[in-house]
Amino acid sequence: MELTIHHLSKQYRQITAIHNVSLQLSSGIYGLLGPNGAGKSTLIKIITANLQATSGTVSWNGQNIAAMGDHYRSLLGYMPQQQELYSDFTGNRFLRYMAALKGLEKKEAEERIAHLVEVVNLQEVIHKKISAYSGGMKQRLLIAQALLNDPKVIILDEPTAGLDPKERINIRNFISTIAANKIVLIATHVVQDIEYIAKEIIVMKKGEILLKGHPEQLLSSIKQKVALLQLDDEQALASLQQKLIISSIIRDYEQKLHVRVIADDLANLFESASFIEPAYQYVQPTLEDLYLYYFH
Ligand SMILES: Nc1ncnc2c1ncn2[C@@H]1O[C@H](COP(=O)(O)OP(=O)(O)OP(=O)(O)O)[C@@H](O)[C@H]1O
Repeated sequence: MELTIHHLSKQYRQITAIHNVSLQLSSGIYGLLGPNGAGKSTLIKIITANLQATSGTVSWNGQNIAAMGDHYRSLLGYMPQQQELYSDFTGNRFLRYMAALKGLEKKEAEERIAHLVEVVNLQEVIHKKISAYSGGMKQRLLIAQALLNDPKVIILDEPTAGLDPKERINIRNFISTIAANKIVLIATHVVQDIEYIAKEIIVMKKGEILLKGHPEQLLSSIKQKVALLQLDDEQALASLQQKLIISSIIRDYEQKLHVRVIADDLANLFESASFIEPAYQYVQPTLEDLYLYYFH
């Protein structure tokens, strides 16, 4: 099972949204990270055959998807970004409608819907109108529609947009449970969505792939760049603010500041600074640190 993206580019008049992107995806969860405008949605629209590339190809097990037509669509489950839902429909009616669009037979659709409603834990509200759903329920319903055809490739664009932290964790855990023997690609700018579940993280910047690898592999690239400083007052903090990336600030009960910072060469920075070197220790970087390092 392999989805291969080969030298893909997309030009919108003057804007190069994707530039020469190549990727090989096999079964497992991939996190596609990048700030707004990095090209994630454009890449996803091309992979899901909703947009034509200017150049390059996408292949499924060696076959160009452009030549596969409906067969490729039948392998695909796609949850687009911030989709408007039919708020007057019940969840059940929405799923039946989507199943019909996907060409499922009535009986097959009913069985599949009954199964998925349980999987996404919407049993209690499935006969209620979507307008009464919480944000998390709506997202789970959208994920359920993406799974109706039991797809091999699941593409989720910002699956946790607008959710509170608890719902976010639920969705993340849920995605993890459905990923066996499937290719799952999750586009997000929320690092925590993919931090613990992705086998590989792809970081995009300005239409290109900036980094790609297993989370631990990526984190090793910023080892010895993340530290916890202890500062006595705000003034010391202000003098540092220009010189390094501040990831978090915590004030302890003695009013001391514990500041998590990211910098290329901390020791050298303090040596050349005009202030007294604060106490600090290097700490294990997180994906959020990595993201800040590249996109602060
Ligand atoms: N239909 C379009 N016409 C012209 N330019 C577009 C179009 N769609 C996207 N772009 C541009 O292409 C670039 C990549 O956009 P894209 O939506 O793929 O980024 P993204 O990483 O998905 O961002 P977001 O997280 O905001 O969705 C941006 O500069 C965007 O303005």
